[in-house]
Amino acid sequence: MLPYEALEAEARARLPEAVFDYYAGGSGEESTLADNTAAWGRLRLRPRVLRDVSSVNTGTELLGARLASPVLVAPTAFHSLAHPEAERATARGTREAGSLLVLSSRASRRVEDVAAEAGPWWLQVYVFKDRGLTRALVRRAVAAGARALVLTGDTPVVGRKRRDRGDSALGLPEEDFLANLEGLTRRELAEQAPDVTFADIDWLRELSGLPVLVKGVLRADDARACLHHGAAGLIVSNHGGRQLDGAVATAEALPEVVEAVDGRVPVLVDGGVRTGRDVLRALALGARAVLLGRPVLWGLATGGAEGVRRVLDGLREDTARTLALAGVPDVSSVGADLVARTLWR
Ligand SMILES: Cc1cc2nc3c(=O)[nH]c(=O)nc-3n(C[C@H](O)[C@H](O)[C@H](O)COP(=O)(O)O)c2cc1C
Ligand SMILES: O=C(O)C(=O)c1ccccc1
Repeated sequence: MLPYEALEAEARARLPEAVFDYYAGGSGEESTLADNTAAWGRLRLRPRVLRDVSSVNTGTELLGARLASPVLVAPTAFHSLAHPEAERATARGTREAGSLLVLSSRASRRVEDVAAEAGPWWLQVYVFKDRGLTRALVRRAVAAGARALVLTGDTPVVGRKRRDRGDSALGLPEEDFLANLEGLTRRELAEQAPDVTFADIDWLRELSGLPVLVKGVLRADDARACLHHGAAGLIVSNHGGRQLDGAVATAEALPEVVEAVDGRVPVLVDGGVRTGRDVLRALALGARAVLLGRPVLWGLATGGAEGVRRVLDGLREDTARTLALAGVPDVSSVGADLVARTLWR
């Protein structure tokens, strides 16, 4: 079994079935979920030979943050389902690994408490129907030291997950659901705003004074519109196959977004990244960094902060070995030449 599959199996054995299925599952027929990993696997590599790789450096810099590797922690909801220390443990493990945490708007612990354990972190923003809820959360995140906002653009409504057993099966305490929704007493009041638009990029920029990245971009025209509204970065994502099923795999969408952005802001990508080879593939297609969703949840479920650190350190080491095997001494030397143009795919 691959290390990732072994880790997933261990998490599955530890978690209640409904929780595992909530984390692991995707929407619809789960075709996009399956395609994300498969699409990275289809890209064939073109290693360089006879390069000096006696010292390989995975370090990188992203919007002013120094990182041990080009791997960030993706925003995922409700970490208290995986571990009693919840997002506080995720924040600690992420900091210890020299990575950056993108904290979900649906976190199960208060942003102030998570920030106290975190290294560099960004807040993922859901715009709620009641924009006052979002405004209050953003203000608290700014006060607590968030360095950027990540506006999720692919969730005007929540995708139907085929493995969903209903809210009550998860056993999530009400206070965990409402951790960052000041003054709310009922979860039904925290609905996604179906009218979230590009104008909300401007709104969030002005409200926070922070750089705003947009997550969920899969098309060149949308990438250009985000830049027009002042986005400081883009994350190519299909929400780990949890929103529109049938949406294109992120490895396939990445090149057109990179081309449209033309180096003006960093482009990141997530979805199905599991190995150092996948990290190299993403960088070769023009991503500045990748984000990890489910693997971090499995690390948290199996080992708390230490488990999160192990997942991130493990992927950093695998990335370093992959770079050496590909004849690349550092992240900034990765180029499009590292992947084959596969005509037979
Ligand atoms: C259980 C779960 C919860 C998620 N919650 C959020 C969220 O609150 N906000 C968000 O922008 N994305 C959320 N995502 C999507 C992730 O940020 C990310 O796009 C995706 O998980 C990456 O794919 P991967 O899990 O294959 O690495 C969630 C994903 C999972 C699996
Ligand atoms: O589960 C998710 O992927 C997610 O982003 C979400 C959206 C709304 C409520 C809870 C989680």
